[in-house]
Amino acid sequence: MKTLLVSAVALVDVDGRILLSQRPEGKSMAGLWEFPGGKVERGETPEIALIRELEEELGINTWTSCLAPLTFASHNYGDFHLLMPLFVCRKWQGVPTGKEGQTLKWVRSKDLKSYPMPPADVPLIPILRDWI
Ligand SMILES: Nc1nc2c([nH]c(=O)n2[C@@H]2O[C@H](COP(=O)(O)OP(=O)(O)OP(=O)(O)O)[C@@H](O)[C@H]2O)c(=O)[nH]1
Repeated sequence: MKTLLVSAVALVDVDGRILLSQRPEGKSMAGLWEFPGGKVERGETPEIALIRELEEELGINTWTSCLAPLTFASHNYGDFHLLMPLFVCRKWQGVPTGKEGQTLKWVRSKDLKSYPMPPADVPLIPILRDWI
């Protein structure tokens, strides 16, 4: 089976809230809330892929030095196996905006469990909660 490498981030604001992005209609797992990020393309590091995705999806800029590795998800979706490093980022330039029509929401870590997320993300929630 194919292992898909996806890089994701918990953007944390000054109040300790985390940015979630809602998957738009028409995509797989539409309506679920996820961490910003996306597939790592050939020749990219996970950090570089994330910096690119954050610019494309949210219109913000950040740097490798501002991405701290926190944990990862490893989940079998049946048709592929997802391996998803999760970084934490507290410093970026610009105001996150849903550039691809996605709804964004800043969520307190204790409230994350109220937002339906893809199955791969569920084990990450208590880790984030303990860490933030
Ligand atoms: N960005 C992101 N992707 C996640 C998370 N959790 C999770 O299972 N994924 C999965 O990782 C893949 C990310 O792909 P992507 O963001 O580059 O592409 P996409 O949604 O347009 O792809 P798709 O429509 O082919 O599923 C998707 O299969 C997505 O469902 C998450 O928290 N953040």
